[in-house]
Amino acid sequence: MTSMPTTNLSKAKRPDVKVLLVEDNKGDARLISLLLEEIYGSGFELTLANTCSLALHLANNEKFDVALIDYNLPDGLGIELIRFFSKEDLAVPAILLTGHSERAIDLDAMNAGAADFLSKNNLQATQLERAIRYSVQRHSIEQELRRSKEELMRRNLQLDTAKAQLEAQTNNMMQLTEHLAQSELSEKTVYIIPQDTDQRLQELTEHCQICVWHVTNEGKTRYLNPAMIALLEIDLSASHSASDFLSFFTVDSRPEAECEFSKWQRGIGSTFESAIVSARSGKTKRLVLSGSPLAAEGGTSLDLLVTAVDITERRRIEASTREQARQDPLTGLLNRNALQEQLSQAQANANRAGHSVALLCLDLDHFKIVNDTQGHPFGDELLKLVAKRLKASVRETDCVARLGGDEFVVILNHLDSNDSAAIPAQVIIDKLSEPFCINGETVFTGTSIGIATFPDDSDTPEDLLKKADMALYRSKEVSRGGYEFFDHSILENLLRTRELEPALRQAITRNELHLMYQPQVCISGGEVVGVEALIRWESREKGALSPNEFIPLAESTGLIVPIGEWVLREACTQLREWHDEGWTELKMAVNVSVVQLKRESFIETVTTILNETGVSPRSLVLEVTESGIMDNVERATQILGALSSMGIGIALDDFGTGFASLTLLKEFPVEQIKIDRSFVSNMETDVESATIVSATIMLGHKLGLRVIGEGVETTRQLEFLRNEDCEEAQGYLFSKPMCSDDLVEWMQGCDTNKPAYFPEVVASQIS
Ligand SMILES: Nc1nc2c(ncn2[C@@H]2O[C@@H]3COP(=O)(O)O[C@H]4[C@@H](O)[C@H](n5cnc6c(=O)[nH]c(N)nc65)O[C@@H]4COP(=O)(O)O[C@H]3[C@H]2O)c(=O)[nH]1
Repeated sequence: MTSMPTTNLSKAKRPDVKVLLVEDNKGDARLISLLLEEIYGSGFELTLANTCSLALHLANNEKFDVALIDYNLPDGLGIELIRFFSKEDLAVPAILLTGHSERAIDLDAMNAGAADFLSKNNLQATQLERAIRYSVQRHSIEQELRRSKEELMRRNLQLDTAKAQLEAQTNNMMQLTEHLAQSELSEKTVYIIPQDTDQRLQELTEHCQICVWHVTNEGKTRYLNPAMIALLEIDLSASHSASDFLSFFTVDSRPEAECEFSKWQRGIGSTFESAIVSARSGKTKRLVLSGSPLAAEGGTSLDLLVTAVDITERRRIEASTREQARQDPLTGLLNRNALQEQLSQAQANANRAGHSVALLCLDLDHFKIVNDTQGHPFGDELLKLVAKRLKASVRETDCVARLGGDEFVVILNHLDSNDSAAIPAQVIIDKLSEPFCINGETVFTGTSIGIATFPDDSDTPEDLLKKADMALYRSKEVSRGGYEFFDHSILENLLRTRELEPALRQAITRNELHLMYQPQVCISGGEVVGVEALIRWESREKGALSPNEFIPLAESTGLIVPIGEWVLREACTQLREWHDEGWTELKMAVNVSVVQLKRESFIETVTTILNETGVSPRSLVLEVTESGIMDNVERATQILGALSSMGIGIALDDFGTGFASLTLLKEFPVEQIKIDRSFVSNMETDVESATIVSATIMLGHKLGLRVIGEGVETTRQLEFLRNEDCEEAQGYLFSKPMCSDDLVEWMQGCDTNKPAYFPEVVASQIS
């Protein structure tokens, strides 16, 4: 056995997830370990077994949250192992991993009890994270259901025993009834225990658990045994109007009871289930009743002997088990299974009535940050409050479900047109952007929404959900805090991105990547203080592609790791050359993705490249985005702290667009903040943007940080920044990103006593 707990995993803290990986190929095991690291940072514990027998031994001795199992193992097939794992005594959710994707294996795996099935080819962290999350959640719901079912079986067993008793005692009752029929009880007397009945039979009814009810031919109660009195909650001392047999039944069940009553009198009735209302508490109880005619003197059938068993509790448990299977245990909203049903139902209704149905997919902004910084119980509270607000934002006839984590879905029914979905979508956005108060603390979140409609976008629940999800993805890309309807361009973009992936994998080896450099200028002195390295991809098949197009793809596939390393090496090599040529003060800023930051090896990579190229750490600035550090504050603080203590500068990119808390900013090893281009470009026309720019500069200075304005295109914008004492600026006013030779030429042009933004320099650059 190889045990691979991540090195910095705190021993005292339970990991977020304990994974058993059953894999004999070391390369594949390493790949999975890296993906897990990318997903959970240090919050996971991985145990590796290379055979089925070792895996079984481990699972028998230790509790794992999930098992990832290879298809082919030296001592058997992964599917066989999954069969063992799905047994209740082991009960570990298992995901089958294969080298290829085949439907037949997929089905076999599901039949064997696999929670999911993943192909190792091009396996991405997002896919793996989702598969693990859903498997663990589903497993816990299944366990809960199993417990409820066991409870139900136990109660059914009790009921069967009671039924057997009932049958035995009914026989005795038959004997008693003959005596009762012949007794001389007054017709007007109700609830009387016959004094002159045979002593033995009287005792039997008195102590019997089965409820016994003697009803006259006119439907009046003549006798009730104590069990029946307790069930009906009758006060014998009070004059009771309910001497009528049928008056105890709920209004709905009376017609059936009447019908059964008359059948029993004719000796053809059977057992039936009905509902009665108890006299004292007014509670509705479910009973199973059976009746038989009493032989009267002279042989004519007159009265009835009715026996009853209370099954209220059994029905309650059945209903709650059914409900639990449809419910999200945390928020009480519908779960994924119930959503599918509701959606099919909504589609059927809409088809009949000629209406539309809209499906809204949403998740919460910064939920992971709240969870990580405030703890999971706090996160759970937030989810519960969000669920309440969602329910309050839609009509009773609409439907709200939670799919897991912070993913919610709303079904809007009976829409006259697709566009009508926009109004409730906006209501939800507004409601969720209001502050939440949890344990006396105020917390803000927000949401973006993706909308797909039936019948226009799709006619199957699964596909509609997929399309609403794609629209959500687009909505988050375009602008957070808004909604987007699904349209076919979303699908086309997605397909295009998928097509790009194989080409991006080869981009480095085919030498298709290169860097451009954009100068960063000191506002007061005008000299160039640094350059930012910006990647470009000239694809053989697709032509020139913007980083905005391929960096997100590189991040989601993990390709950003080798690409980011290439960028850093290339930028440092170039900087070394420039230092050697005499531009010794020049600094190099390099963008670092959150995916790179999560890697254990990131510090080592940076150190190796600095050593290889001979660049001083003081000449390197790593630009990280606000969302990048907020994604995992603990880890980012640790890594960036280490890099900063080596002398490397850390700049916070796109400042103002994210969610960085001021407290963290104070404690974080940042030396510079970059005001996002969107604020700088709008500050001349939009007062709010101008205020944000001024406030950011002031805040930066208060915290002892340097501030750089990004995207400066006009001299007025530059003047504004200068008046606010902003230290540096970067933008097309000085220069667009250039290749290395052009940058040198440009620097030479503005070196000799000419500040970089002297009008003629600027003019020559932007013309
Ligand atoms: N309209 C306008 N645009 C200006 C102006 N001044 C600078 N820009 C553009 O703004 C972007 C600044 O880079 P960023 O915020 O880091 O934003 C970057 C960065 O997030 C990412 N990126 C670029 N290179 C890399 C890289 O090597 N690694 C990583 N992880 N991300 C990169 O892609 C984003 C876009 O890069 P680019 O397309 O090169 O776009 C660059 C730059 O060309 C201006 O005055 N007006």
